[in-house]
Amino acid sequence: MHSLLENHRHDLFNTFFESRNFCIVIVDHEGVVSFMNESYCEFLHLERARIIGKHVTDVIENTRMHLVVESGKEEIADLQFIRGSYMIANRIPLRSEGKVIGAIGMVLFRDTEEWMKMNSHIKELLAELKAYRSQLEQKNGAVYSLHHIISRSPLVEQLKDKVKKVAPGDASVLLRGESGTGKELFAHSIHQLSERSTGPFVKVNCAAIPEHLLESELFGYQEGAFTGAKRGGKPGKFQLADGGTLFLDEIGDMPVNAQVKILRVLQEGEVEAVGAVKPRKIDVRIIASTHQPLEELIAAQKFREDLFYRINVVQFHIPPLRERVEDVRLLSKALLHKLTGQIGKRVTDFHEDVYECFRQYHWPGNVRELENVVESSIHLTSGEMIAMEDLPERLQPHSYIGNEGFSLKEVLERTEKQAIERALLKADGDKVEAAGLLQIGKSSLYDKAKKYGL
Ligand SMILES: Nc1ncnc2c1ncn2[C@@H]1O[C@H](COP(=O)(O)OP(=O)(O)OP(=O)(O)O)[C@@H](O)[C@H]1O
Repeated sequence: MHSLLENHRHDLFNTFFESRNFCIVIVDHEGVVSFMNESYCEFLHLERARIIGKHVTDVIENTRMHLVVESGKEEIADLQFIRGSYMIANRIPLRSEGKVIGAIGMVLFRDTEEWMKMNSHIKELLAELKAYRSQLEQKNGAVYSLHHIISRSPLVEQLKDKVKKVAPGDASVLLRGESGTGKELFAHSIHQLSERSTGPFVKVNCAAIPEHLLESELFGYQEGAFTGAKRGGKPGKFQLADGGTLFLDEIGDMPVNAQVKILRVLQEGEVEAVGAVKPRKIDVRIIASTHQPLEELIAAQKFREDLFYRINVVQFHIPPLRERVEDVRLLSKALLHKLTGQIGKRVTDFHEDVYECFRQYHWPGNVRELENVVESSIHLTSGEMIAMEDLPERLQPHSYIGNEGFSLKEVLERTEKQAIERALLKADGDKVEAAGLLQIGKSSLYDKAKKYGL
């Protein structure tokens, strides 16, 4: 072997490096590509002559070669997302006289039949893992904790401190704030930090369940309770949350009839399933959330005052994003990082004018809207930095105002369209509510929305 290497070193290296079965890349100490074999070039649909001398991050999607050079640590069998699929990559630092002088990377199994088999095998494993994870989440239900609530604003930091104080007790909590401010994250965190954290966390979206199903969803039913009832009956959300926390999301949207029933359960500590002969004791902590002005609903007799006092033992008001602009930069970065990981596209930051635009914008849909904007910009950008042109129309500066070539009619129409878009977003698409916000008639809003294709 020794003499084989000695005598045929060049041919051996050539055979290995140009093997059609491996994709090989070599970078120097600065992460610049020094070599890429034909097989890898073909796989990436790139011409070899155009690659050599470029930084590896400009050539390979989601590469970590430059990081391996920096850290000097090898990475074996790492999953890497390239060209719409997961590949397995090995990255090994190259040393000379103790110093890292570069790194060699090999993609194992690209698009060959063998890889496809391997790929589906891994996909199957990932699917299995996902299934186990969701089983676990269904059992516990709360996946977020305080460290998932990203902020630097004193307002939110104070709320996080308050979570630590109230979580251990059993007091009911009412989370208030506009849609998309993070109320659900707070609900999860309170459960996670409570003594019930090993018990279930069950969420009920009060706005999403049709009124006639609400009772059986909340309290369950016995076998034979009505035609179409499942054999063995079905436990309700209260029973499922026994020993844990029940999160009543959007409680302000709950019909008054159901409010009365919930109040009874909370007062008596027992639930009666539909068709059951006797009630069953339950032990749940209630966390409720709403973006509705409950006091106004009480005055209009749409919300029970006695239920309000029951659930409103400790109240949290989560401020809208526009009232904590100091969070915008941090949140945008964190969301970019999270979403690029999920999407599998290399986008590293935002241009400074984008940050400024984010600071100025009023975010009617709060953090959820920011998340959507970041996600769509990642898809739309063709560079590694998100630029103003990658942002949706509603965030674009009003370039048409005072711009030659736009008649007054056009300016007015564009402004009107933008105002309606924003109101609809704020009202979660509810046209009646949007009309109220704009102080125009319902039919006028319908006509205008139709005119502008909204
Ligand atoms: N401080 C935060 N840090 C990180 N992500 C956040 C933060 N606040 C909200 N989010 C994210 O924004 C989205 C909306 O949050 P969440 O569902 O908790 O809001 P919500 O107030 O419960 O909304 P709704 O009232 O519409 O149900 C989620 O994807 C959540 O992960």
